[in-house]
Amino acid sequence: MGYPRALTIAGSDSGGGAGIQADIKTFQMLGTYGTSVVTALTAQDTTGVHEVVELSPAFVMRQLEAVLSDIGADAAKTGMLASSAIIEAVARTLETRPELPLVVDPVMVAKSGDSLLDPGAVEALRTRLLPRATVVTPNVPEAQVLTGLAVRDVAGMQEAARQLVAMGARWALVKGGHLDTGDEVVDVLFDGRHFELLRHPRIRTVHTHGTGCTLSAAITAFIARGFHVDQAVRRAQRYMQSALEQARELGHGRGPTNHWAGADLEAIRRLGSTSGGVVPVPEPAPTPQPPPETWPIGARPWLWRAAPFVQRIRAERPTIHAITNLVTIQRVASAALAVGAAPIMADAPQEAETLAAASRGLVLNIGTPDDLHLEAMLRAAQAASRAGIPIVLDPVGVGATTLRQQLVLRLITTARPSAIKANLAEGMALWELLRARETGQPAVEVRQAGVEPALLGGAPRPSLEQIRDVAACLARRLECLVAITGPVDVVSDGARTLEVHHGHPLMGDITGSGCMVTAVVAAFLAVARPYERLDAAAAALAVFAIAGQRAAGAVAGPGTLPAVLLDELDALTRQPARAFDPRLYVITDSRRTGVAGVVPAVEAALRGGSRVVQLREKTLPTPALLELGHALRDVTRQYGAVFLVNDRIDVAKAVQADGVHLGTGDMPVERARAILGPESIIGASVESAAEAAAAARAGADYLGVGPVYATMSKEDAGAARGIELVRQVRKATHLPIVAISGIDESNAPPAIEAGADGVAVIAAVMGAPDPEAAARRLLAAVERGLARRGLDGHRGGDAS
Ligand SMILES: Cc1ncc(COP(=O)(O)OP(=O)(O)O)c(N)n1
Ligand SMILES: Cc1ncsc1CCOP(=O)(O)O
Ligand SMILES: [Mg+2]
Repeated sequence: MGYPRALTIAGSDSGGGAGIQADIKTFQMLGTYGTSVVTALTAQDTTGVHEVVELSPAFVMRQLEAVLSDIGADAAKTGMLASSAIIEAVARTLETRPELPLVVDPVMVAKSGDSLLDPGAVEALRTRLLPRATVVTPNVPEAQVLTGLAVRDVAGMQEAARQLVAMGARWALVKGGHLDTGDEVVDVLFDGRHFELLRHPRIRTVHTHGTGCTLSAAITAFIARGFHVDQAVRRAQRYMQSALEQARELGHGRGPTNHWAGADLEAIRRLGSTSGGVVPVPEPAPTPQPPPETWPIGARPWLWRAAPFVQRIRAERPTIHAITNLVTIQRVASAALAVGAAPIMADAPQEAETLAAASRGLVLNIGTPDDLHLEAMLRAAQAASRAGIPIVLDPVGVGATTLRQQLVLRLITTARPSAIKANLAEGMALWELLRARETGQPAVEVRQAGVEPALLGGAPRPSLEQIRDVAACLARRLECLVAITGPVDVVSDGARTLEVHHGHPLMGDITGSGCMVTAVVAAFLAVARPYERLDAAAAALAVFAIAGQRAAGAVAGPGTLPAVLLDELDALTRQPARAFDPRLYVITDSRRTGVAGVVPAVEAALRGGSRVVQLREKTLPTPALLELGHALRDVTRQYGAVFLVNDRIDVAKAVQADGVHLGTGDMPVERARAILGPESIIGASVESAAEAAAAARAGADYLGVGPVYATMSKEDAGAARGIELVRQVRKATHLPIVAISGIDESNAPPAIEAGADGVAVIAAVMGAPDPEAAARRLLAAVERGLARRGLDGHRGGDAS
């Protein structure tokens, strides 16, 4: 339950590098649940295929029916199909599932040269499977066999792709690795109308066993996770590139690619330790998401957002290796320490690799460059890259000298940073540097006075929109997060761009605040799963900015600011705000449970995973409401859940609830805020995009969006508006939204896919015979919706 499901129909490779084994490893790595239908068994290793035993077509069919009828699949692929009878069996069974996306990897010959498809079966592949294919992924020899063309160059590949689509495949990806195109490989992707030439560097390795299987499995996994085919292909290619780059010695022949590529190796290691760990999901490339995300209202949403990371930093105390400048080294160490990380400041080249590889995050700050720093940084960066440890690069004063430019260029070409944190002048200088390198033109000078931003000739400061563009373009170009700090901090992964509108001008009057925030970003990235990295970086910037804002408000001047800033960082992260996890929001109804049944039912829902509870009792007298409120406050605290009261600000205050939920007929949000103060959570009901925008302006912290489906639980609920309402509201706001009204486990996923962050329910949990099981099932349904929406933080709303 809750996983995107990917199915492979292929042959077994006893050597584990190709076939079913490669597919399952890839599926697992890329965040999908893998199932398999075996067509043939091969006695195989890295030197070749020694024997093949085909399974009967009837048994292939039996496996396929078993998997599809029980587990189901969100996407499937075919690999070695061995014979026309097996192709026929597979094609016939798949006819009953026309909606299932199918990637056809037309496996014919192994890398060792051994045949994996009966020559007579090519026609069956062409006529029975190609018309059913969502994507067909031949290499050049396979494309030649399928089309009868002699493919000698990219134009030939394009012609082959055209014919494959004419044979019925929806897309064709013709892979150009076999052609001699020098240091670059060109693949052709064709959708029947447009060609895309996908270019990537040729990786010179003998360890290419299973590349076709792995690539097609990766495409299948991304399609299963809901990515559009061309997005899936690009992401799969990145994974494939890393798997080739990181391949290691194995066996005596052509070894396998490294299916762990991109994995959070630290997390895998932790899985074997007594402290447990997390399941790694490799970093997906971002999908274009133009509108910037802004959380303009107060610090609370950011503190909730930061809470999971802060909790992990305090629990795991990640070691951060920092090679930083001589000016601010102590402040950098103190900042990392203040948020709960364990800094190690070491810049001797001789120990750089060992320390970097043993850390959870690496800070590279080029503020005072010399030969020793330079060598240490390069060594540490390469060791961290190899071990998959996040690197945060602070290109201090990169516009100022050629030495700094060369150093940054070497760092970003030899090791891939996870994030770059720059001030505006540094961001712009970096942009110019890359542009100049690519076009061969001299860089426009972006002068920097010392390391402070001072744009050429007193040019006006770029607009926020331009800064966002610089961050997003740099992030795309460098394939890493780019944060540009200033009065508004902007951070982008190239697709999503977030802004932090906190901070204080006094922070500009102390030296090293930028270096400190880089260390804080590294601490957050150290505990973030790869797909959470943008959120983690933004949360780090926000925590730092909020601490700065609070500290600056409390000091007489810049002299004491650093000390108070550390106190604030410590305080903000030592007792982190409770995370507002809106995935399953449960609302009480004593008409369904009886008054005595409310608390047990809520506790069951909490055991089932709910982390927000609302006391909503329209008919109970106030004394009974207070009594229930006290009991619910206690039980929700035990589970670390948020407790809110519907309508009644007085009751919320009296029972020390975390906040209230208000509708249009209730106390206006601004007035409630004035009464409850800045730290209370105030939710607002909205029925349109305009109401959502107004509620956000008024200071709401989250929105209840409905009625989505018909309900029996609220007499005065209007007509159901469907998930289109959620979609519209999602476009209008970045506040967390919960979909409400008539939600159950069957209709929750589409509401989530439309952009809701969670669901608010009465009947589905409080009316269920077993509220704990019901909550668990509903949460799984929400997770399914979130998984389909993509694990990279895509927030839904726009269907593309
Ligand atoms: C999470 C959530 N969303 C919407 C509502 C409805 O609030 P309101 O419109 O004020 O209606 P009543 O619940 O007061 O009848 C809600 N309670 N919770
Ligand atoms: C409180 C509320 N506000 C809009 S619909 C609704 C009731 C939701 O209850 P159910 O989940 O049983 O449909
Ligand atoms: Mg109300």
